[in-house]
Amino acid sequence: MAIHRVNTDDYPEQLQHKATRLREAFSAFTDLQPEVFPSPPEHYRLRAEFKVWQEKGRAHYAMYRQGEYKQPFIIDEFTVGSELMNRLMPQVLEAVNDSEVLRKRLFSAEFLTTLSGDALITLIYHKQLDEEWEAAARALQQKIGYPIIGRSRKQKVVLERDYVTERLQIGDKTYQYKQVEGSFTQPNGEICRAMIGWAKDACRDSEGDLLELYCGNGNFTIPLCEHFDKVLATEISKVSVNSAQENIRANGVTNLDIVRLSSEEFTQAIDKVRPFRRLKDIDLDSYDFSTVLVDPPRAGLDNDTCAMVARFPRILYISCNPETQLENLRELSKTHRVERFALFDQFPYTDHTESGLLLVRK
Ligand SMILES: C[S@@+](CC[C@H](N)C(=O)[O-])C[C@H]1O[C@@H](n2cnc3c(N)ncnc32)[C@H](O)[C@@H]1O
Repeated sequence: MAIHRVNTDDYPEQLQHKATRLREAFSAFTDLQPEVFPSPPEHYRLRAEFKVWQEKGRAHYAMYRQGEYKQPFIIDEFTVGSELMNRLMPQVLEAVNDSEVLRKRLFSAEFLTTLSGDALITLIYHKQLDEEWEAAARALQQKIGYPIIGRSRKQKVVLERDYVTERLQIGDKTYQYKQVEGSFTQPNGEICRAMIGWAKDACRDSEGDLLELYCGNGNFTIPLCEHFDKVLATEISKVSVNSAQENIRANGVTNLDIVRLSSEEFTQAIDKVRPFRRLKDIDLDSYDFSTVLVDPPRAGLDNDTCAMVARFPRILYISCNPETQLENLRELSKTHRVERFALFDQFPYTDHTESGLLLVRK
């Protein structure tokens, strides 16, 4: 048995190393020191996925150590997970071990929590889920006070709801988000708040309109709307676009349109390579874009999107992979200079870094 515990004493030093590495990596393009946003040293992860290890008729949470994928190690506590997650983990495990139908063939458990105190638990099985499972899962749901989802091959059983509601305070405002199970959400809640705050600050004196690619559920989009006349945001995932539409309504935003388009498709649309029915209600020529915000997946911007983005006066580029951001910066630096540079410690105690750049046309 083990506790997945991090050594918080090392945190400031680890973060300092990360900042030095990031500054050195970007030194060909900027002399700026990154603005560093530290994570809380513990209880910072809002979502986590555990393997369920079954031994002698009992289930345990387990994880793999980086690079060791044969034998997972069993954990009793996960101190990087949110406090709510840590409160729910033993309650769920106890209920699973008390119920043969909940325990049998369970192989994974996912926890999604929010800073504002909502949670959802997904139990994933190697068996079809029947009425008996459903009754047991309902009893568990009742006991812990949070919704349960059951999943197995080609099956998703939603007993109450498949989303959580997050409320993020940024400055003097609170924004509300629907976050659907399985879709992208920022893993570190406090870092998410820091990133939104930084992006708002970078846009505070903006004029004209904003384009956002890879907008997810509107995480950045909704708080940024007040800094622009009009906002157009695009995203590839249908689930995220649907959440974003609901988040527009929930936050009373009136100057934002969200369209389901990949960045590649949007690039074709703005260059009038081909028309898109999904843009039939949008007049792209009516926008006066001053700024583009991109927060792409680890692969960064494809070449065409990078070239399209280079046409904007201001580029706000958030990245979970500084290597691909740097590759894109090689191109973007031909037309833009780095005005602001930030490190958001989304993933403490790992080699992963989240970085932010504000690029301004030379
Ligand atoms: C790092 S997440 C950022 C989401 C959002 N900015 C947020 O803070 O929650 C990247 C997003 O890009 C979307 N995505 C992935 N590939 C894409 C593509 N080719 N075009 C547009 N969106 C894409 C994903 O669905 C995901 O929502």
